[in-house]
Amino acid sequence: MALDRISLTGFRNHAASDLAGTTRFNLLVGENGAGKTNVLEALSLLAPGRGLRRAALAEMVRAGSETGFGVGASLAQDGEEVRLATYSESANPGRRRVRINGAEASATSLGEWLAVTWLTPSMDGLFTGPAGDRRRYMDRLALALDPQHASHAARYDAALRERNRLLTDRREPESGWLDAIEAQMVRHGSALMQGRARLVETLAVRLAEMPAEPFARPALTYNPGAPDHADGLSQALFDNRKRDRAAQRTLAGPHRDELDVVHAAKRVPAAQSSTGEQKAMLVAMTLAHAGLAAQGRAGLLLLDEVAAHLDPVRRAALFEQLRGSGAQVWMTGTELAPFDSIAGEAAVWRVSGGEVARA
Ligand SMILES: Nc1ncnc2c1ncn2[C@@H]1O[C@H](COP(=O)(O)OP(=O)(O)OP(=O)(O)O)[C@@H](O)[C@H]1O
Repeated sequence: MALDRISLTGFRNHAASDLAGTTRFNLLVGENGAGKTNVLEALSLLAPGRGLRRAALAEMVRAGSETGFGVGASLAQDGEEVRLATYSESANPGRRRVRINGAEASATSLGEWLAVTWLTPSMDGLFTGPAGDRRRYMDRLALALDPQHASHAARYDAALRERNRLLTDRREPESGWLDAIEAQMVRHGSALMQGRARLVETLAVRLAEMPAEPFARPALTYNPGAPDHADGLSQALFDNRKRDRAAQRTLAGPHRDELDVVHAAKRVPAAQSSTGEQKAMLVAMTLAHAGLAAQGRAGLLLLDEVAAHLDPVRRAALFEQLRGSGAQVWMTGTELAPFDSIAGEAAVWRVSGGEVARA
């Protein structure tokens, strides 16, 4: 189960790039700004969600292009070919369309075929940045396990905004109105929290099965920002009405959840670990998630500029883990040298000025 015959049309700096003859390991090599990450981003759109840059669709359309972008790939599965495609319409650039075997489909249904996991340099600050980044990270990973997760997150956020709006109103909000909004928050918020809890729990089990070294194995704990069951969350929202009105915002709920990450062997919070250790922990979490997500589906692992940031021992260990992962792997780099020990098993693609050629 792997993607092949990948095409990018009018996507970022790619006018028309075709990649055929892919293998388990695929290396995209080229100068800065060549368009390597753009290929990974295009592949990440073959899953539900906003892709690895979380960019607006209009931003992905090639500058100067009159039409929208298109990304297509074929997936060989049990001797059959499934054609996956996603595109933006020129008339309606904000709307993403999906076709599976030529028939119109929802973006969510892409998740039935493919499990996509990625690690990019923009995630380097995950442990030191704001808690909201870690909540988004949990949600993206949970989405790969449960396609409904994103809708719970979006609906909880919408209800939370509505409650906060009422709390800042000069007039005392009607309790019936608050009841209705809080019911929405409880319904979607408890599902959201359970999805996050399940994700962290299964990820922790998977991580425990991985060797502690040379990757700095992280220990993960999910810390809910309110009781994570419906009755408890409902009661907390009700009890906090007065306090929240004084604060002019909702102080407890899944929007205050935290993901705690600790370097397991050293018992040091990830935020206080070295840059290299943080990267190694992220790699371990990415690999663990790829293993979880792939169950029964084709796994696609996108690693942007990962090899160059690891020392040779960790790099060799990464390649060894990748060989055992079963996923199709795409890695980028400005040079081929860091990939020496895996290049013999890989398809190498030279990327330059938005064009891709098989080396
Ligand atoms: N909508 C767009 N239309 C045309 N070009 C775009 C568009 N969006 C981004 N680009 C261009 O794509 C290039 C960046 O490509 P990408 O991020 O894939 O580079 P890269 O090969 O991964 O480079 P690096 O090694 O520096 O990370 C930039 O030159 C950027 O200006």
